[in-house]
Amino acid sequence: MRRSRRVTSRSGTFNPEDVKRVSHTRLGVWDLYEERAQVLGLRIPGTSRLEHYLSVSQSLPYVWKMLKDISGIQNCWLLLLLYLTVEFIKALLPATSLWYSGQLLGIVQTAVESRTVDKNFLLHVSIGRIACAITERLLDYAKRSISFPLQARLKQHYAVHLFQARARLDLPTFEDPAVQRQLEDASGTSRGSIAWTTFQMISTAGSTAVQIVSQTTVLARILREQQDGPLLASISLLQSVFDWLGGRRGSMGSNNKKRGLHQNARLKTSEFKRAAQRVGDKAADFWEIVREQQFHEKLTLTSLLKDCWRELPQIVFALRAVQHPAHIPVSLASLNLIQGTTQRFGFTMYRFMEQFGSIADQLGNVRKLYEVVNISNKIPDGTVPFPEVAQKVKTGVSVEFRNVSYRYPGTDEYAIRDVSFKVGPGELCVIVGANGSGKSTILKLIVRLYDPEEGEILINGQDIRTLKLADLRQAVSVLFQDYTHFPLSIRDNIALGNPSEAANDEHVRLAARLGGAEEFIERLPEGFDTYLNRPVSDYYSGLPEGTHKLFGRPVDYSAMRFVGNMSDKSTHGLSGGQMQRLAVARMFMRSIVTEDSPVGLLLFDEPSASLDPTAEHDLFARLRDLRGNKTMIFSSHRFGNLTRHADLILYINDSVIVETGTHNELLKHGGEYARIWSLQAEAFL
Ligand SMILES: Nc1ncnc2c1ncn2[C@@H]1O[C@H](COP(=O)(O)OP(=O)(O)OP(=O)(O)O)[C@@H](O)[C@H]1O
Repeated sequence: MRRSRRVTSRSGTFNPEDVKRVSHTRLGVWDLYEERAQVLGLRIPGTSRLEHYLSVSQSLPYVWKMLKDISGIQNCWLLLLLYLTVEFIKALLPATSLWYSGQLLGIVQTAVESRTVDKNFLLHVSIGRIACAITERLLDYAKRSISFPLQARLKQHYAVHLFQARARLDLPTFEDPAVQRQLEDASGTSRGSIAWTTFQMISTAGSTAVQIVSQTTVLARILREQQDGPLLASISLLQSVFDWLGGRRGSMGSNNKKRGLHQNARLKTSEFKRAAQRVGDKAADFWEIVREQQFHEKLTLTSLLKDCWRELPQIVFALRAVQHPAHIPVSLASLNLIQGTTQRFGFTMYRFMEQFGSIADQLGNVRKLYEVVNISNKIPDGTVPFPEVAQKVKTGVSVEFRNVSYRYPGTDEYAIRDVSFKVGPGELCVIVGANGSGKSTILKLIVRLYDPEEGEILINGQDIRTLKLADLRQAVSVLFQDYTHFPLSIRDNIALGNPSEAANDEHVRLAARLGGAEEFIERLPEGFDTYLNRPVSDYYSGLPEGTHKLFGRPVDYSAMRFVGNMSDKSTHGLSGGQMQRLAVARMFMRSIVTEDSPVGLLLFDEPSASLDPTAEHDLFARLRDLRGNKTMIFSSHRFGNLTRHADLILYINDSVIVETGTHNELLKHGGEYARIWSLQAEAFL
């Protein structure tokens, strides 16, 4: 039974087809979907701003948690304190230099009016002004020096946080595109981690506040004695505030919208030119079009009024000068100071907006960063410990499928349909069938990467959904087709099968021997210490191939590459078959080499796909020796080597099991298995 897609009002859900909640705009070749703001189920114009503030308030507990977490990181609080102290002192500097500027302009004005200069005061003020500039430079240096280790520690802390969040997800949840987007959002941007960007944003916001308060205070003190000073300063400051509010509106509107994009043009290369002419300017990149749209939105009556406001201080000054020619209510020096200060305000605010975009968005990102650890898994954990008696798994476990059917999420076709079979403890079962018939799916269901839609799977007579997931996976060892090798040494790659035995060289070698990998590993110059895809980059590889001279100088970096363990350009490449043997070795490391291994069931998904016939024969011979010790289930397209020795063969076709039995039984039956067997046998005759 498929669940229908419901339109919900739950926050965080988004259905682009819901016209009540989603508005659609065509932007060039793009479709822009935006969620309409809703309060009490009604569309009230202007409520989106309210929602922004509500979302900020919802994010605040997460921001507080983040700050607490950051201060808990080793030695981080000291760096934090230093950083904030430097930021605070830096924030006071503009006000200090403003004060000195005021004094300097005052000296100039006195010199013009009365032809006298207080030289000592001038010297004092000049030194102060220069000291401010030097201090600012030194504080910048200190701030950057502190920010490097601080940023690195935050990055490391949150890398672990995100790793744990990902690692606890089961496969169907992880594969869910919505979860993928959530994880992507929580990972931050190339400019830095969410935690670091938010911390910077908060400290810059604090610093901006300190700057505004301190500069306004100094300005007020300087202008106190001047009759029109406060009036002109207010007019100029209002200008900055308008600019800032205008900037904030634009930024919030553009950044916080949920967007679903569909690129409409799917073009064949041959038609590209004609189609490009047809779409014309509309074919621009999405952000280009958004920017263009925002640019046009900027020419408004308010923006024109703001420009007029900018001219107001000078006009007011000129009018007042005409009104009181004998004694102008504010000095020219002060007017200059007011305008300089407000310009700086404007710049500070603008930089703040530029750097951090919308505060609501950034705080929302912190929420996402913490919410990823709460994503609920689609495969619920069981409660029953397995096995009840550890000894029981040592000779294998029984596996039974009862009328199991399964469809992958988002598909209508059954991957397996009404599958039933039973494999006894210590038995060897081979599932054979064509590509896409459902073999791997059976193996994936046994380890509960997915749960069946119908039917049940039993291990030692117990429904696997009732068993503790960790226990179930402990008892099963799987070798899937798409195994991964890590950028580590061969030894480490094998030892990953059982990290607690990583230091046991004998076990690693035994696993390699059983996997058929020992011989080729020994032949490698660095043997078990050979690195697979060593994570190094060649600093000199930017030179075109065959470059021997550069600017008249001979170029040979081979010595450097040798030192960096890069004797040639590529790292040690292993063949597909050798990679597969390593994967088998890792599986044996986990399940076979230790006597008290808790693994009772081995699952192999095409373990010999890349092996040559001799290697395949040897591997299967070794596996047959294990018969009776572990239950083994294989998936394979090949008939022969293994099927002849199987206790049970399942021949699966088009998601349904069509024949079951031993090799001899199926040959006698003379069905599809017998037909394909004779086809493959003929090919080798
Ligand atoms: N993650 C997935 N999402 C959607 N459909 C899938 C997924 N994995 C497999 N399928 C589909 O399920 C069916 C069974 O796939 P399965 O991998 O079990 O086949 P198989 O017999 O193991 O094939 P092969 O021999 O090529 O490995 C196929 O039709 C396949 O396209």
